[in-house]
Amino acid sequence: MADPQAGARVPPEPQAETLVEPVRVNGSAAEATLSSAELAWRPTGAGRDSGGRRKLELESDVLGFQVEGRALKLATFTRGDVTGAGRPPSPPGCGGGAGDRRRGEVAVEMESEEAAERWGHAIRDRFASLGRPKRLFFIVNPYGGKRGGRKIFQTEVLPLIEAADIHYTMQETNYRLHAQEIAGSLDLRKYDGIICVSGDGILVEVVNGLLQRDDWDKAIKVPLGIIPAGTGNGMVQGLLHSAGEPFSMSNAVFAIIRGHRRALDVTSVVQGKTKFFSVMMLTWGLVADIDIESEKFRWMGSARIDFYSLLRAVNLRRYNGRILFVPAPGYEGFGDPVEQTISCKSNGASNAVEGDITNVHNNETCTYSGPSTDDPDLEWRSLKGPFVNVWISNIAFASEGVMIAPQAQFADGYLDAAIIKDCPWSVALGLLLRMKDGSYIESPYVEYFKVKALRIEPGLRVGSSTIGGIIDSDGEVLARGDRSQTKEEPEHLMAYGPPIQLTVDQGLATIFSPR
Ligand SMILES: Nc1ncnc2c1ncn2[C@@H]1O[C@H](COP(=O)(O)OP(=O)(O)OP(=O)(O)O)[C@@H](O)[C@H]1O
Repeated sequence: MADPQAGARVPPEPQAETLVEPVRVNGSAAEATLSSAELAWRPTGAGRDSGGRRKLELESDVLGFQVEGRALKLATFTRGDVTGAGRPPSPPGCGGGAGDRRRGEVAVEMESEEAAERWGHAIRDRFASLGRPKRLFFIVNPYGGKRGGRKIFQTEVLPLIEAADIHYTMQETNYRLHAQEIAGSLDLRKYDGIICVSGDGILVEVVNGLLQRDDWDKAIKVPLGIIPAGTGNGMVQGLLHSAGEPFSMSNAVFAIIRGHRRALDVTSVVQGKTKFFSVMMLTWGLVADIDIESEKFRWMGSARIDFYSLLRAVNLRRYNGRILFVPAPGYEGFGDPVEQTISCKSNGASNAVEGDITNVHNNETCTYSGPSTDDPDLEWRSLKGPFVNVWISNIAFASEGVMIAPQAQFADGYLDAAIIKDCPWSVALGLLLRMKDGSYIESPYVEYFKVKALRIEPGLRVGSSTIGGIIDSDGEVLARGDRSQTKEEPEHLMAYGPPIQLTVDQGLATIFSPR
C-alpha cells in the first residue's frame, strides 16, 4: 500500500531572520549582520581599510551578553583574536594554555535601544535553541584531588558562569557519600543540570543518588557535568578528547555552558542484594593495587604512582579467578564457551555455582534495579586466570594520562574489557608504560573485547592460600581480599570472592559534552 505521506512536502525549518544594522564595534564604524549562527561585521567609513570581515560564532565563541541602552556587550571566549579588537588579557584562572580559549569583550553600539533589544532577543533565542542551561546546581568537593575544589569553583568556574548569565546554587560536600544524599533529595525541577566540581568519584555518587530516587527514571535524565578538581579526572579527559579539545579547566566549564549533551551508559555492579551504579570503570589486579596501595606513599606527591608501579611490576602479583561474559556482536570469538544452566532466581550471585548464570536484581523497592540478564539465549563465554589485571570500562580514559580503553564509546551499550593475562614482570612494566596512549592493548598478553554483561569471579593471589586482590570501582575500593589492610578503611560495599556481575543500560544517563 502506498504511503500516504510519500511525496508530501515537509515544511522547511523556519529560518531566523538575518538582521543588518549600521553599528560601531568597539568604537569603530561597521555594518553588522546577525544570523542564527553568527554575528559578523565589516568596517565602514574611515575604518574601512583597517581590516576585513570579522565574525563570532554564537555557539562556540560567545559566553553570554548584556544589553545596556544602545549597546550589546558580548562576553567572548575565543581561540585566537577573531574579533579584531585586540586580545585582552585573560582574567586570572581562565586558561591561557596552548589551544585554550581566552576571554574578551566585544561592544556593539547600535543606532537605537530598540535595535539593541531586537538583537538581544535574537541571540537569546539562539542560545535557547542550543539548549544552553539557565540554572545549575553545583556540588563542590573541597576534599578531592589537591583539595582545590573550593578555589577552582571561585576562580575558574564562577567568572565564566556569571558571564554566561547562569543562575546557580552551590553546595559543598561535608563527608563521604554526601553528594549521593544531595542528589537523592534535590528538587530537580529547579535546575537544568547538576555539576560536580570534583574528581570522578563525586559524579558516580550523584548517579547513585539519582537512581535511588522513586522518580529515578526522570531524575537520571537530568544533565550532569563535571569540572576536573580530583586526582584522576578521566571523564573530563574522555569528553574533551572525543571532541578534539585539549584538557583544560576552562574548556570543561565552557562545554557545560554551551549546552550540548550526550547519552551515557550506566553500569549496574551487583553482588547478591548489593548494588552499585557506575558510569566509568572497574579494575581488579595490578592497576587497582597500584591505585589504592600507593595511597600510603602520598607524601611523595605525584611520584607515588610511578614509584609504586615499578615496585608492583617487579614484584608482580597474579590472581586466580574467572571472567564470564556475554560478548558484544563481533567479539564472539573471545574466551571459551561456558556449559551453562540458566537460572532466573533472584537469590543473589553469591549463591551461583560453576556455570550457573544467575540474574540478580532487586524487586523490593521502586528504585532502579538495572537491566536483566535472564534471557536464556544469552551466550556466555569465559576466560580463566591467572590474571595480572582486569579492566572493565565504559570510557576511554582512567585519568588525563592513562588511556585504558581506546575503543570505548560513551553510549554504545557495551563495556570494554582489557585483560592482561599472566606475563613476565618485564612485560607488565612495558604495558604500564604503554597505557598513556592505549597502545598496550595491542600486546599478545592483552585480550581486548566488548561485552554486554560480565561477571568477575575473583580468586586468591597465585602462591597464597589466604590473600586476594582489590576490586576498585572509579577509585573507590569495592571489595578487598586482604583483610589485614582494612583497619583504617570504611566497610566495603562488597565481599571479595563471591561473583560480581556487571550489566549495561545503554545511554541511561545524560552528560554535558563539548559535542
Ligand atoms: N568533605 C569531605 N570530607 C571527606 N571526604 C569527602 C568529603 N567530600 C567528599 N568526600 C569524598 O571524597 C572522595 C573523593 O572524591 P572526588 O571524586 O571528588 O576526588 P578524587 O580526586 O577522585 O579522589 P581522591 O582525591 O580521594 O583520589 C569521595 O569518596 C567522596 O565521598
